[in-house]
Amino acid sequence: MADAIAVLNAGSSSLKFSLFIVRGEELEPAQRGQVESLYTDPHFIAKDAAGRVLENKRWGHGLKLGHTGAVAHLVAHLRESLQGAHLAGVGHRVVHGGMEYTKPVRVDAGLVQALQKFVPLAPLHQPHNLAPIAAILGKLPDLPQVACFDTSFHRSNPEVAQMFALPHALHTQGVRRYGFHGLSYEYIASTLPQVDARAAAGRTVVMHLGNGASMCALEGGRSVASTMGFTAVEGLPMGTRCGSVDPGVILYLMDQRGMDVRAIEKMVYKESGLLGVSGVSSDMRALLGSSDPRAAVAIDLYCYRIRRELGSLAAALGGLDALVFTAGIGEHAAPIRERVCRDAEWLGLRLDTGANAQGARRISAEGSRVAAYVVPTNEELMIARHTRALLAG
Ligand SMILES: Nc1ncnc2c1ncn2[C@@H]1O[C@H](COP(=O)(O)OP(=O)(O)O)[C@@H](O)[C@H]1O
Ligand SMILES: CC(=O)OP(=O)(O)O
Ligand SMILES: [Mg+2]
Repeated sequence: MADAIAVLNAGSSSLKFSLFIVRGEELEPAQRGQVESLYTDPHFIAKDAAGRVLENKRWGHGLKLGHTGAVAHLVAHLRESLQGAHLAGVGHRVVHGGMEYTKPVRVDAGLVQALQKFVPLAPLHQPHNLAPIAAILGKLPDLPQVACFDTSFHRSNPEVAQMFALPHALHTQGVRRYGFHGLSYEYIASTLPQVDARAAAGRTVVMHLGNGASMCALEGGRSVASTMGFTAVEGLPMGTRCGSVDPGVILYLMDQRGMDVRAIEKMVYKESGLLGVSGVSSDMRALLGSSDPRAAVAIDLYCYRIRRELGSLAAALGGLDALVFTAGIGEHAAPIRERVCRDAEWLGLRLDTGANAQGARRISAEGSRVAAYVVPTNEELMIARHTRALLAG
């Protein structure tokens, strides 16, 4: 009987899953899918390795299925899907691993408890990452589980990139810039040698533009800087998160407007970003299709912040050889990629408009000094690789 590895990846707006069959050193993809738009218009889709649709279900617009409902649906689906294969382990994405968890680890009850302390640092993710781990641990205590962290890949950042200019004692106590989406960047870095050898060896900025959004500077495939910090709020505006704001704004709202911590937390995590600015939606598809002028303002601000962060990361790298777009918006929103690439002309990037519109892998024009690519991310495969490696000892 073949061994299988299941992977769960709870993002802020989606629950993604994959199932792999272990064939010696290889991981053969058997199925992947997701419940997307968990809090707006939940939609489950599962496909086999050839892309054939195995299940396609909608709950109805406006229904908030949430992470708990999605996990229940997914577990039932996976149970039917195993078809005689032996489930050897489950790998999980865990968004925050703090200073301690610099590589994937085997799960036990102590670990789940230790990781709870990061819930306040990743309220949109950590509870949803830990809940299925704890549920499986309760029901199937002997099933090996592995936790893989979004923060680990950025531990190669130089110390200065991990610091805030706050009193130093806070830094040693863990108030530092961690960076996130590390499993996505690690996967992209692992594929880059096949995409472009110069980009893999050189200075590349990867843009992970999903519901959460960040950018990472890679030097020879290692992370040297990221736009996200202590929490997954810093940096770019996101679906519902504000990205970087002057901390003076927060102080003002608390001191002069009487907002408490919970109200501020709700505002910066759930009511800001594309949703807050547009008043229309957190979903880029809806904004691109909207005629509301505020949707256009939200897109303008999104692209403007990307342009500025790109300049910052190119400066951290001392130049730029390549740009990689990934995640929901990066992989699918050609109009956003076009604007970002036009804004990067000063860095030596020339877009191939046709290639971009067709969603080709290379979207920069022939002879462009900076190359640009669209590379679909695969956090689940990265998690499965780590899980397999840990289980193999
Ligand atoms: N065809 C598309 N055009 C524009 N945006 C898209 C498209 N498909 C997905 N997206 C956007 O991708 C985002 C979700 O990205 P994803 O990486 O799946 O998010 P998560 O952070 O939940 O993992 C949503 O904002 C969605 O609007
Ligand atoms: C860290 C983070 O923002 O993750 P996601 O994009 O999946 O919400
Ligand atoms: Mg994601």
